[in-house]
Amino acid sequence: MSPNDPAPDAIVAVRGLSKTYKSGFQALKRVDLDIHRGEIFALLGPNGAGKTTLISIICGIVNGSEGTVTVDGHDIVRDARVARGLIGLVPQELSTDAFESVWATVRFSRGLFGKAPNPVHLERILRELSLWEKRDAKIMTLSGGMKRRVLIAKALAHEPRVLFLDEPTAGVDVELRHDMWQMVRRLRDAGVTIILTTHYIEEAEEMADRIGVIDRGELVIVEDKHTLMRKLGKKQLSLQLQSPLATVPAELAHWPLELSADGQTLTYTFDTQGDDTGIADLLRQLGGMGIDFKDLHSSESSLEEIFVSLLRNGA
Ligand SMILES: Nc1ncnc2c1ncn2[C@@H]1O[C@H](COP(=O)(O)OP(=O)(O)OP(=O)(O)O)[C@@H](O)[C@H]1O
Repeated sequence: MSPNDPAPDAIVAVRGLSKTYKSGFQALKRVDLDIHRGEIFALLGPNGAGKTTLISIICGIVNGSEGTVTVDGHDIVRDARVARGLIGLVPQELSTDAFESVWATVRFSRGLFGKAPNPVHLERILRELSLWEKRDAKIMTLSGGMKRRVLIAKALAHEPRVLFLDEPTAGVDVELRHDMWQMVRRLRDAGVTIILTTHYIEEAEEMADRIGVIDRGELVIVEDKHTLMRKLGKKQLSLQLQSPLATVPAELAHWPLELSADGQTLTYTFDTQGDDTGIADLLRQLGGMGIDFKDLHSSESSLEEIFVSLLRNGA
């Protein structure tokens, strides 16, 4: 197998994908990415990084300039109809259908893919999304949250195998956000592969199996979420001192220690990857110097801290 072949469990395979817009702006630079069957993959990146461009190309809305994309083995250009039929896309905003009823809109979306009508399937989706009572309501009369739910129902109407969610919870309230997370998990359990873009690190931390970070058109890292947090994360040990210190004593200068402004807390930062954390040595030395502590606790860096430091290092 050559490095260019998709991994055996890849449902989406992106190879050498670049995009230069007519303006001359290069939004994607040689992106290689495999999305595994059945996973939840979160694509993170700052504004303008290229997330929407990447999704739009995979979904056949925007043409790539170079490279290839296959969906379940079907090339998105040569075999566009089949590839597109396997995909559901939940865009950021609802742009049409204001005068249609929820039911008519969702039925129409299914028909677009040449699928036979299936009222039972559509009813199940609408019930799951708490839209069943609203099935006869015109879209324009719905709240923002309900419109979001309609977008998801439309994307699921033709029973896609891969679901893209572009910023699914931007601007939605906490309740809808949790409903969406639950629904995404249910879909994944039913075998649908999920790819979401998000600005909310919390969302990726909560939901994703794997995480890709894109910055200025380049895929900076793709990693299992837990591996990413273990590899790049740091741990901190905070010691609440018995008596405050004015400064970190010179004998301790070689330790990565920080003293809080009130002199009460000493914080030691260490790599989670190292074999030896150094904690035992540090505590022994503190004991030898008569620096006692009344309490200690440890914490791990969040995905957000890891993300910020990744982008900073890449700058
Ligand atoms: N049609 C276009 N013509 C020219 N440049 C474009 C076009 N569409 C997007 N861009 C540029 O390409 C870059 C990537 O845009 P894209 O929408 O993919 O980013 P994004 O990561 O989705 O950002 P956001 O998080 O803000 O949605 C941006 O600098 C944007 O201005």
